[in-house]
Amino acid sequence: MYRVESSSIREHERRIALRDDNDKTFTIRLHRFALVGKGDAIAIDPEHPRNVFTVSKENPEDLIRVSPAFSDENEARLGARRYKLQFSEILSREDNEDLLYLEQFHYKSLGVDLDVEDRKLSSAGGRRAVLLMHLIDGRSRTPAGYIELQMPLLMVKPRHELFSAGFEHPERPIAWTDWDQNAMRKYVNAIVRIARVVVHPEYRGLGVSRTLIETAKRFATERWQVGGVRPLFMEISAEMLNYIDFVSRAGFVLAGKTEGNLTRIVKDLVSMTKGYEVTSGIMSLQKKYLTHLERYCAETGKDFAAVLKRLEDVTRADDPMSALSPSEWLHLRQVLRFPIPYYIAGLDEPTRGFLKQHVKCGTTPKSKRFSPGNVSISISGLKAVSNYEIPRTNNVRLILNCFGIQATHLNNRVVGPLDIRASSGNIIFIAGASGTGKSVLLRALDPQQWEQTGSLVIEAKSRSRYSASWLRPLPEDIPIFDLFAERHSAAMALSALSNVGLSEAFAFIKPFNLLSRGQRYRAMLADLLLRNDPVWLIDEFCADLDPMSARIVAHNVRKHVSRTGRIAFIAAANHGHFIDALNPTQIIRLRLGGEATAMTFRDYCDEFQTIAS
Ligand SMILES: Nc1ncnc2c1ncn2[C@@H]1O[C@H](COP(=O)(O)OP(=O)(O)OP(=O)(O)O)[C@@H](O)[C@H]1O
Repeated sequence: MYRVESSSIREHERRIALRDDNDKTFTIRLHRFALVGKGDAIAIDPEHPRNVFTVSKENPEDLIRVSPAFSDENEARLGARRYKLQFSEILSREDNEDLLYLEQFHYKSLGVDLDVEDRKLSSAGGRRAVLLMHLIDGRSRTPAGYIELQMPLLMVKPRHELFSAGFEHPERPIAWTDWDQNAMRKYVNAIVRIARVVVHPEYRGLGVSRTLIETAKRFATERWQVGGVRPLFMEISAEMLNYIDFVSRAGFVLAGKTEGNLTRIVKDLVSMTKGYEVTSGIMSLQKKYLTHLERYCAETGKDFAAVLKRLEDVTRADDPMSALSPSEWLHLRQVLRFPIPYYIAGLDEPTRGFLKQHVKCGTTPKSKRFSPGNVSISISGLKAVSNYEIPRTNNVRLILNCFGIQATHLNNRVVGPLDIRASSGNIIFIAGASGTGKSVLLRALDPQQWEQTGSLVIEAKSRSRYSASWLRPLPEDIPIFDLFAERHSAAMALSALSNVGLSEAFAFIKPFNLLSRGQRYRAMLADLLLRNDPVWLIDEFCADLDPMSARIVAHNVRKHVSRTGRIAFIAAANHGHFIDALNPTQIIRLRLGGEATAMTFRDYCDEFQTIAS
């Protein structure tokens, strides 16, 4: 057995200096985030020195593997396609670069991103573990996300309240009757915290954050240790969990909200200015807040006492966030910490049982969901005829003469006659080459167009009444998140935007006219998801999107239509890359001249493959 004397990181490697029983020292190299700290007992397999373990403090027979590093595989499914997901610790220079690349997609709101001071202060060595996720698509291997584990903070209110119930592990020497300072210091290492969950924006909406969290749970159970103690609980708290619950499907339960600092920030700042000891919280963090406020006063010429008074009023308001003016928010948000949801999971049976018995909250209350009830459509003999008077310009006459056309009117059938029946939760996909009448059929399905006269005449023998809606442009100058959150709620806005694969914070805060075409399309789709219309008419489906985004959007639209019981008529000329993810109930295939064939998706696939082969 060896003791760890010291460790240092160089790029993707960690060098560990070990001392043996005869006081001899030597160095081994491990991967960058190898969970080894000063003072740890280490065992190395003499026959296979690559096998490195730390030794459990509770049971010397229990060896906790460090090397070879952790790796795992899983898959993500989109329609008929499966993508392999590979998880690993940081093993190479490329992995390190992938991590740096992915770090740019982390927003503070996605995880509790502690300040550097916090990291240093969160007990011995601030241990971290990072699991990278790569997505394999054919021959390409792309960095798709990562999850970071850290040591927990000592004091977290909801955990404190929960653990006050007392706990006794049936097999391990971990038990407390009261979660007091003593128990806290002794057993805090039995908790591991998810500090970040980062998914590349292109792969959001694919449901991979759950897979990341489940993998992290396996990793923590097999490999995490601090001071030779394996964890029993895993926790996460994040602002985003207020709006999107991405953890309960991975076995986490909501145990309450963190305290934030609203109730004590002013008191602490006053104490600091008077040179008193601050009673709670992390000292250097308070110093940072004080420096920040002093700078704010210097820059704006405001009086410090007046700013403190204003801060006091704000923190006492019913909704402190809205009480701040935009400029105050810009400066003071760095000083104020709002309560955020705290979720916890058990890593073995006894701890899961404990949480089942003692957790009161459970999950985030579900936000209001759209539910149109039952809707059905029945149309027989639907027909669209183009009726167009031919102008007699010289050039048109040239064409008429060349092609021997005698008519004065173009009176041709574009689509139909066609019978259409559809009920709640179904997608009817309209396929066909360019110019075969896909858009015209969608128009013919819109009851608002039935009465209109013009160059397109829509007729039917009989049709049921319903109301239908289209994608429509959004106001040009309002950040799209503002628009959706004001009309609905922040939670619903975030959920709709992530359903359409638009999960980039920078896109949320831009107005419609600054978005790319594909982003605009997805924003309009999110708008449709949020509106209350029972029947959708969607043209040029995902035409501006890359194949992967189109598949994610198709997959989520399918889920949404089934869940909310809408009917969606969706048209696209190019659909080979997403049609299986959309999984339509029926396909109407159009041919030039008005011919329309309705078939099941399965029959269409068979025919499609025959054509393709
Ligand atoms: N308002 C209209 N009046 C008369 N004819 C029309 C009208 N709108 C479309 N058409 C005609 O109907 C035919 C089908 O057009 P439509 O736009 O439905 O094709 P599409 O299948 O959606 O093609 P694409 O994939 O290229 O978008 C075309 O010949 C077009 O000129």
